[in-house]
Amino acid sequence: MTTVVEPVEAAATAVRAQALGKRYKDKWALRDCTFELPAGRVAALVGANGAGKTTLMTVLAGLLRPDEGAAGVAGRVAFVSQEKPVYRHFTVAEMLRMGARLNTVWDQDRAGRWLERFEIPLDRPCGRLSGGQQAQVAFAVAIGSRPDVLMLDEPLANLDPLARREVTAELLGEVAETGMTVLLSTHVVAELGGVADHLLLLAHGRLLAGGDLDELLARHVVYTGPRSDVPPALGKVVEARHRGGQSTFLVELPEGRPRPVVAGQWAERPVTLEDYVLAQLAATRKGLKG
Ligand SMILES: Nc1ncnc2c1ncn2[C@@H]1O[C@H](COP(=O)(O)OP(=O)(O)OP(=O)(O)O)[C@@H](O)[C@H]1O
Repeated sequence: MTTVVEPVEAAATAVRAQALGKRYKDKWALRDCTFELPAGRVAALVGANGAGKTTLMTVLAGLLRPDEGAAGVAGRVAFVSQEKPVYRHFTVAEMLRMGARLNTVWDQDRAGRWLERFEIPLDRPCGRLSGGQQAQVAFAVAIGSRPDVLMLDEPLANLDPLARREVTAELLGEVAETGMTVLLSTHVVAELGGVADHLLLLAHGRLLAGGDLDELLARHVVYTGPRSDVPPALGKVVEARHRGGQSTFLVELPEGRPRPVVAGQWAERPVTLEDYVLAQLAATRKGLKG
């Protein structure tokens, strides 16, 4: 079995994983992970703590060798790890100079604009910046390298709510302008609505769901109605909650059948990304899956 990270040939596919597996000693952190991420997408990589998100990104970035399967990325990759690596004694300007030296392609204006946008002082040593500001420096260096695929591990973790919104908006702007593909891992799912258009959901090292987000959400529905053991229409129950006299079901609708119409005391509503991810995580935690 091939265990190399190699360039993807098809231009329409930015990232490809084929039966990818990685273990630490005898424990598999990632197993049988197969997916294709089309170019120009913003993909959210979600999963519980320890699900394998960092491992997957590190393997895709070519920094860790897989033990099984193969991974490929089209073009140049920039990876910003969870630690947001910056040199404490370097000023922000020196970090940019280092970016210019280390990268074969470098766009100083692009990196500079990002820092200006977030009001990061260029003359300040990185060690005297806040955690969120250090993250912005790491993003600026990654953006300056003009990657085809930008991978960000927990990019929103250190940021205040406004900065989160601004970072996601700026990332979308970069995607629109450059056509790059973004893969970002996060626990802040609520703030990905309108940002991510693709989902990769990991549980216990395995890919539980993946694909176009709109298609995925359209295949699911939330029903609320009188207390019941079963939902009002056919489908796979992803999550069932019962409170007082009321039941709520998140259901995956059967493929190839017309969408059911529910009546009487039952109401239905569309599934949001947060509904979907929380229901899947709850199901895996209860040991129903994975
Ligand atoms: N260097 C390592 N040595 C041994 N086990 C490791 C190592 N790194 C990760 N693991 C294990 O591999 C599994 C996946 O870890 P990983 O860091 O990829 O998860 P994650 O989804 O990124 O988690 P989090 O959301 O907490 O950051 C976990 O069980 C973890 O304990």
